[in-house]
Amino acid sequence: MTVLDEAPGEPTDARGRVAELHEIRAQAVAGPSEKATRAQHAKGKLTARERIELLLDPDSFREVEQLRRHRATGFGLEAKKPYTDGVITGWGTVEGRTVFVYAHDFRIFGGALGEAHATKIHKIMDMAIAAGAPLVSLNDGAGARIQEGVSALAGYGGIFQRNTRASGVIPQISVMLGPCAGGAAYSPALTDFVFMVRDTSQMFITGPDVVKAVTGEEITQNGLGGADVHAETSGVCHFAYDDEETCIAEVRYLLSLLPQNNRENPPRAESEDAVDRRSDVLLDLVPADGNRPYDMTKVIEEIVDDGDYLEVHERWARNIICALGRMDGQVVGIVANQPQVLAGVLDIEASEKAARFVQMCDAFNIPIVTLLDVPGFLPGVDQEHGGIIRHGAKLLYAYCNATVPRISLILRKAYGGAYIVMDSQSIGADLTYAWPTNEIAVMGAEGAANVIFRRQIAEAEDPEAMRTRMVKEYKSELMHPYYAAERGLVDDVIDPAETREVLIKSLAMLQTKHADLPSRKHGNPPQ
Ligand SMILES: CC(=O)SCCNC(=O)CCNC(=O)[C@H](O)C(C)(C)COP(=O)(O)OP(=O)(O)OC[C@H]1O[C@@H](n2cnc3c(N)ncnc32)[C@H](O)[C@@H]1OP(=O)(O)O
Repeated sequence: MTVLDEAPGEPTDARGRVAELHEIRAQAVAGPSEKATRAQHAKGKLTARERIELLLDPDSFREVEQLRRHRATGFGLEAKKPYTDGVITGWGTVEGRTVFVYAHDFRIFGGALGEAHATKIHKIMDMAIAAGAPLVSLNDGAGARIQEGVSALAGYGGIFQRNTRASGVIPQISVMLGPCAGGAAYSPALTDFVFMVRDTSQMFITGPDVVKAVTGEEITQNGLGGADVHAETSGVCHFAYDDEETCIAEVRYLLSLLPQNNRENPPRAESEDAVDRRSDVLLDLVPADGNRPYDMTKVIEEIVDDGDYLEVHERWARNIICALGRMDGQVVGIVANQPQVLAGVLDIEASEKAARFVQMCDAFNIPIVTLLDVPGFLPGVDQEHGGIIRHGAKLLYAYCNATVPRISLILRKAYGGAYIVMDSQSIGADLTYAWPTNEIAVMGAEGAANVIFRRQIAEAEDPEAMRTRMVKEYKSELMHPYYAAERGLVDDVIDPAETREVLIKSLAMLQTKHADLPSRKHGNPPQ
């Protein structure tokens, strides 16, 4: 037995009992051993308590079930019953607002989840849901505690069920700070945002050893499920940072942009950035020639307050941008095509990324501003066989279902299905605007002329001259900026320099928007 596992003594009076309480608490807070703490630090990782301290406002943490211990037997567990059972749970504040937290203590059973450990997490999740406050998990655990068998597995089931029940009710943020296998990877996948730290955190269903045994593939832990893999390739994580301090600071920033729950609006901030600040620079940033690339993040920077925004999934599906920022202090979600990556086309991953973001904004009362410059969906066998139809439908479904204020702005081109999907008026955008450089059409002029004037071009004495003439004709007939405005399909054609002011005034008008969906258990979105 270690000192941690000794039964309480028999103090003779109340003072003695209080002293004993402080002693027990001190043991619980200290954790298993100095050696274990040094080992954690040597891996470039903080302890669970150090992480909680970074996350919450100073002195705001209130711990729950600090003195919990497991009651499992077998495999020597009777002799090893540390306080906390390897997870620290409680609540505190971030910028004065309540946040619930649980943090695995890797020093105890590698942070692995047993029955007592799991029920502590269940309790704190229930409290977060009841209080209507965000839940942040600081994950550094080896998955199900092997010695506790099915009890550990059932513990995960209880977490997954609560993750799902809490989805769209309170913001759930998972911060991955160590090797997280099996169940420890699935719970984060059910939450709204996943943060990772390079080199020290990994997520996988089965580790490299199992992969090698089953498929013969050899790969390192980081190669299989490190931060870069999940930030760039799989899309499992939304944010990746070099160190825990920066990562946890960014969690605080994200929380400042989210409401406490689905019945509240995100917190408004005071903004010194003038509503009517003109953006003449936008005319230079966006080339009139629809085929020339530019960086859409510069446009976002120009129109949001103080150029400040948080990109979600920054390095995955980079042909679309999803970002949270503020306009006149009000939080907005921005979805924008990125013409400098794959010309800003919509493909499978871009559709999935934007669909989840639109859903998140809608769940948490965040108005959506969509900036379009999209040549269409990406054609190709890979895309078709990969199910672009159902993945693209996810984005369509998410927009069609969203009842938050929705404003779209067409900067340059918006062709075909991609135009409809990217929050066109016909699928329920509250306001749609276009710059005078816009081209809205079923497809680009060259492609269109080749289809509808095929015969004339083929039969002409000079087919190339005929093609050029027909392209020009199509452009002047259909692809001028006012074609959509004349039909009421955009609400206004605006001077790009006035974009910020127009968007902010529209958002202000829509602040009191209320829309109900038909009564139903839930929809059946494409998967
Ligand atoms: C539904 C599910 O969750 S299924 C998934 C079940 N979990 C797993 O298969 C993961 C098994 N564990 C591992 O692969 C590795 O321990 C890793 C990758 C998580 C961490 O590796 P390392 O950083 O090298 O740490 P290490 O293996 O030394 O583990 C640290 C301690 O945690 C213990 N531990 C690790 N995983 C578990 C576990 N799942 N259950 C109980 N104890 C565990 C180790 O025995 C070790 O204990 P000790 O300090 O008393 O020796």
